[in-house]
Amino acid sequence: MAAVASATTVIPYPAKAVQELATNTNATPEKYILKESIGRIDSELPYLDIPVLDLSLLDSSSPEAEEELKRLRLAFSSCGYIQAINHGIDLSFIDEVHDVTRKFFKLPMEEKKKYARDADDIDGYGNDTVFSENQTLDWNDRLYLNVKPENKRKMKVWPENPKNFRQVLVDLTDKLEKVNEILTKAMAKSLGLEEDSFLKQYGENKVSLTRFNLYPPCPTPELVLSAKAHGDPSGMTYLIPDKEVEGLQVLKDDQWYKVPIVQNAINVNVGDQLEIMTNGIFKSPIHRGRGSLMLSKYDVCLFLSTPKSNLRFKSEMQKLKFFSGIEQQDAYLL
Ligand SMILES: O=C(O)CCC(=O)C(=O)O
Ligand SMILES: [Fe+2]
Repeated sequence: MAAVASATTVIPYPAKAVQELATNTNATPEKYILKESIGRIDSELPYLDIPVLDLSLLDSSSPEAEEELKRLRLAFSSCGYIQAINHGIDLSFIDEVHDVTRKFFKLPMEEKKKYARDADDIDGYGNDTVFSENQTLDWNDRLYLNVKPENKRKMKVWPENPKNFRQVLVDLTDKLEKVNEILTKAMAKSLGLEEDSFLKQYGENKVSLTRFNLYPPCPTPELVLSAKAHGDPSGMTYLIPDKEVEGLQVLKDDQWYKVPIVQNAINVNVGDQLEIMTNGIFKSPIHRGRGSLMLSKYDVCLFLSTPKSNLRFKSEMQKLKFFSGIEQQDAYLL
């Protein structure tokens, strides 16, 4: 989640990486256990039938393109998600993204901590951003890196190990920006708007933030969230999912669903900014993560946003109206 701290006091983030907790204990520390009001996190949920969209069809004028645009509009105005295939990114490059992510998190702890984020900052290696003393923490370690605008890059927290890490990050950003261009143009066309209606909102100073995630195995996955329920504050969010380990869940019509892994697909969801720009026609879905008992999950999220501050939900309550039965401290507003 791209955190924008609303708290005025900075509470230091947990001293230990979740990775360390996962190897050193059999029990989950209290801070990570969900409040009773949330209940148990079911793994036996139904799968959400997320449309698989062929992006190579979208920018032609064929009858298939028309059909695909209709499916795109339907998907983003109902569940807010698509699984994008034929997105133009080589699968060997996606493998490289997975490879650098795993290699980074497998570095010795002392080396990873060289890239630790400052307590009042989001860029760098760390874990949950703590907004309040009694917040339930996410079972997750992450590396957040601002890539655009370039003057926001904090090079001291950009890993140099593995050697190709930085290059892969810059290339991933370029490639997903191209996917974003195709998609946001198609989204505008699907609503009968000029195709650059949304794209031009991103402008010269578009914001690109990447989050590399490790979700270590969790002793009590039914009592812990690896990502709190939240909507993304981005324009659009692109997730390169783990190839095997599931965990992402989406709220639709007050029911939680599992997001299936579709091989070679990039998981795309609408963020709050696009929901606002479309007056709510496209939906920024509420989603959360469930941990796995035995397996580590690795994935990479890229948030593409406009710097326009008016395109943000203004208060927690505005966003929380979308939640049902979720206490404020266990929901995450960004
Ligand atoms: O890593 C995931 O599966 C989801 C993470 C997420 O939703 C986020 O970072 O906003
Ligand atoms: Fe998210």
